[in-house]
Amino acid sequence: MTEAIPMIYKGLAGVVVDTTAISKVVPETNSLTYRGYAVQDLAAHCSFEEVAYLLWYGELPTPAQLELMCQRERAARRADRSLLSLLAKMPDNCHPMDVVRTAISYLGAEDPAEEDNSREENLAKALRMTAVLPTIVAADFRRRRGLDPIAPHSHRGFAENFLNMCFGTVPDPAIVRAFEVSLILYAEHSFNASTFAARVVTSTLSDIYSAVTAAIGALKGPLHGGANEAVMHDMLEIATPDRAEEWLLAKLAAKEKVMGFGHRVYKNGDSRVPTMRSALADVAERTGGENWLRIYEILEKTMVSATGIKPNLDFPTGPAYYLMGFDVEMFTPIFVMSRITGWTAHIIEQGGSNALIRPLSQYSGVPQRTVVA
Ligand SMILES: CC(=O)SCCNC(=O)CCNC(=O)[C@H](O)C(C)(C)COP(=O)(O)OP(=O)(O)OC[C@H]1O[C@@H](n2cnc3c(N)ncnc32)[C@H](O)[C@@H]1OP(=O)(O)O
Ligand SMILES: O=C([O-])CC(=O)C(=O)O
Repeated sequence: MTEAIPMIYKGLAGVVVDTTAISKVVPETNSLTYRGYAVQDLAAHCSFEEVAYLLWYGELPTPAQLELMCQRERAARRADRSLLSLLAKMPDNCHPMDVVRTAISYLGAEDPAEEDNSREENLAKALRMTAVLPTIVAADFRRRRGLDPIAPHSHRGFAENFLNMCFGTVPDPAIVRAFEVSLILYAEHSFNASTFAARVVTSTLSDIYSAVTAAIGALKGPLHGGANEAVMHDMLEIATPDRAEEWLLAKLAAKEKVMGFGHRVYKNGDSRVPTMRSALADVAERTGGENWLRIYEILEKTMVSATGIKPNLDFPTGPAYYLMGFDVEMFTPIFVMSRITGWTAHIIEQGGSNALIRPLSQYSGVPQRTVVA
């Protein structure tokens, strides 16, 4: 009897794995909601802290709830001495994502309540990781420039405090806002690869730090979060607008992927791009970044007319972060600083109605055989 060949969904494309109440991506209408709110509305009216609260608790906070959460977040910003000395020992040439991944793993190792997966503990751990990550990312950014770290400030908002810890000054409010908008847009996106990795780890009843560590590893890849860095490396290689069209057509002719374009779910453009494109324009206007904006426009126009494939969120965030003054290797760690809110909301959701995630495979190796001694 011949074996029936099951349907194979390579890359799980089109497969609905579970339900989620955290966010909804609707490619047909180009929309994205977090807990029912359009992401554009959240980007226009909310702080990153409010969005984090929304993702974790399901509702926007009242002023008193926000105040309490911000107090806790601000109190948890400092990285302890043992963590800082561990990070100082990381090889100079390692990628900053390695630093972030190691830091989260270490935070788990030193937490006596690591194995406590109760909802309350996980909410508290999510807040603490979110609070301390910017301190780690900023210290690493400065270390690579040969500068001493700047301690977190307990009266500044999340975005402003991070920028101050990186640059020793708070930039123009429009730049701070553009940065905060990028954090809001990056915070959550349903069952993307890194969130799914976090949910797989959680489904084995492992701890939240292990799940976040796995998610960081998944985000690092250039087909996912690493694309924001790849976009800027490409733009730096192109350097001037007059070279952009030829560069892109050569990539397509060589059958290479153009980073920052395309998406597994959106086939007609990423819902977050118009908001981030406008934030990029604000930043470019204030920093003399017209060159990058022009390259952006030519790449987009050429790609869309040659293939119909549109930019994803990593396309505008790449040049926006560059113009804000970040080194390219810091772009994906900044993505982590935001997406940790979505990941941890999913970890808590997965833990609340768990089933081990364990798909099947179709064996394609040699038929069964006998060991010849
Ligand atoms: C925050 C985020 O993670 S957003 C995603 C960031 N990643 C990137 O920007 C990397 C570049 N983009 C890509 O590699 C893809 O578009 C992905 C991985 C994001 C999604 O891909 P999938 O849904 O798996 O589609 P797939 O890669 O099979 O592409 C379908 C077709 O479009 C083409 N295509 C898709 N994206 C691109 C691209 N960026 N450049 C060139 N061609 C592309 C593929 O070559 C393929 O063509 P084919 O059918 O002739 O072989
Ligand atoms: O949803 C995806 O596959 C990738 C993405 O855009 C994100 O994680 O923000």
